[in-house]
Amino acid sequence: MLNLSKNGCSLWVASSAEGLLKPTAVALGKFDGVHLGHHRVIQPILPAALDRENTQPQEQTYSTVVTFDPHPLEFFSGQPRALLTPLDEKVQQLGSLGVEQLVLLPFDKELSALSPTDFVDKILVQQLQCRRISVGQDFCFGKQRRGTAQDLQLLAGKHHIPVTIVSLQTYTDNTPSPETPISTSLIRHYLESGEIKNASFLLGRPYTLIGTVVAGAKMGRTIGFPTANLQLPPDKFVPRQGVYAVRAAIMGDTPDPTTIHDQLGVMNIGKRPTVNGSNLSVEVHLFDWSGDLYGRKLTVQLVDFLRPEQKFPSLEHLKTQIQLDCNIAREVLRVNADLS
Ligand SMILES: Cc1cc2nc3c(=O)[nH]c(=O)nc-3n(C[C@H](O)[C@H](O)[C@H](O)COP(=O)(O)O)c2cc1C
Ligand SMILES: Nc1ncnc2c1ncn2[C@@H]1O[C@H](COP(=O)(O)OP(=O)(O)O)[C@@H](O)[C@H]1O
Repeated sequence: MLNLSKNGCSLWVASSAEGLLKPTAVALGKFDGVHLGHHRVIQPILPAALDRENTQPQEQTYSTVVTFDPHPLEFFSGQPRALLTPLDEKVQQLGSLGVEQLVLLPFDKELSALSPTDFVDKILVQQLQCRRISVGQDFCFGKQRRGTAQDLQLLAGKHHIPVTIVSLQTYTDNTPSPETPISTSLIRHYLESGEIKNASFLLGRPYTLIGTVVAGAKMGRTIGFPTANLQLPPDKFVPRQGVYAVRAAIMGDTPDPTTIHDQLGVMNIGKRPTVNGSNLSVEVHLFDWSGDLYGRKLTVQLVDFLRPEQKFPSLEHLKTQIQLDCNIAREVLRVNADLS
């Protein structure tokens, strides 16, 4: 059981039946990315929505997101799955929406074998004392994903628990294609192909990398572009390799508790072929900034993709290109700030 407090919002994170805040109003799903479609599923369980709906004074419920850990696809494939929002980031995003509790159901053989009826009776009714449920239209649950959102409505109805089924939120891009449902996989696709603005639009915020600054080869400073090398959570989904225009915040830490917001910069994600690098690195050069960032936490928002990484014939050529990248990034960031 963890009680995490992030960004001034406190969110209770429970991974066992003890100590749950009950009774609950529950949104069920995987919620990787906490994107705009997810917001719509979560909205009906928030206190403000419940207050609006009830004319009579009601028993207080805790707005609770119930999800699975590990991700079911990871459990069934045995392969680690990269996530748009690893746990810390998910907690932060859910907290900022007003969710009070996150319950991580351990997704194991036992849970995956529960019938839809047992899932409702044992988990939602007995353990969570659920009073209201919200799910997306495509929600499936129970053994072999046999239970649908409509089954959930029937089964929960037997316990007089109302279920809101939220239709999939769609969006229209600039192509003549029909409306596309917003989904985690669509956002992953956009991030993989460097279509950062589309990804941000569907997330309702910029895609963000949060990491601790670690030492690199200490070569950046020798070419006039020191770069803070970020160590990301191992399960963080890394977007297309290449150069980006970014906004960053240097998170406060002891002994320096101040958070420095809105630093502009450029980021490179790649293997640095020019210097015969081998491992993937994520490194940020901040404009008009100097100081020591080792050990500090950086939050980096991707604003736009600029170009793929290249192997240059010399460090001098690389230096010239990075200067050009900085000029382009400044312009991209300026236009972007004007638009927002
Ligand atoms: C904006 C930017 C663009 C970069 N582009 C490339 C590139 O195209 N090819 C490459 O080999 N390295 C590229 N790099 C990475 C540099 O090789 C790296 O920053 C340099 O080797 C310093 O590494 P260090 O932080 O480990 O000292 C880029 C870095 C930045 C900040
Ligand atoms: N403008 C800046 N942007 C990024 N890092 C900076 C900047 N100015 C100073 N630094 C510091 O320099 C370090 C990067 O210098 P660099 O020579 O690239 O070393 P390393 O290879 O260890 O990353 C950063 O981790 C940070 O502590």
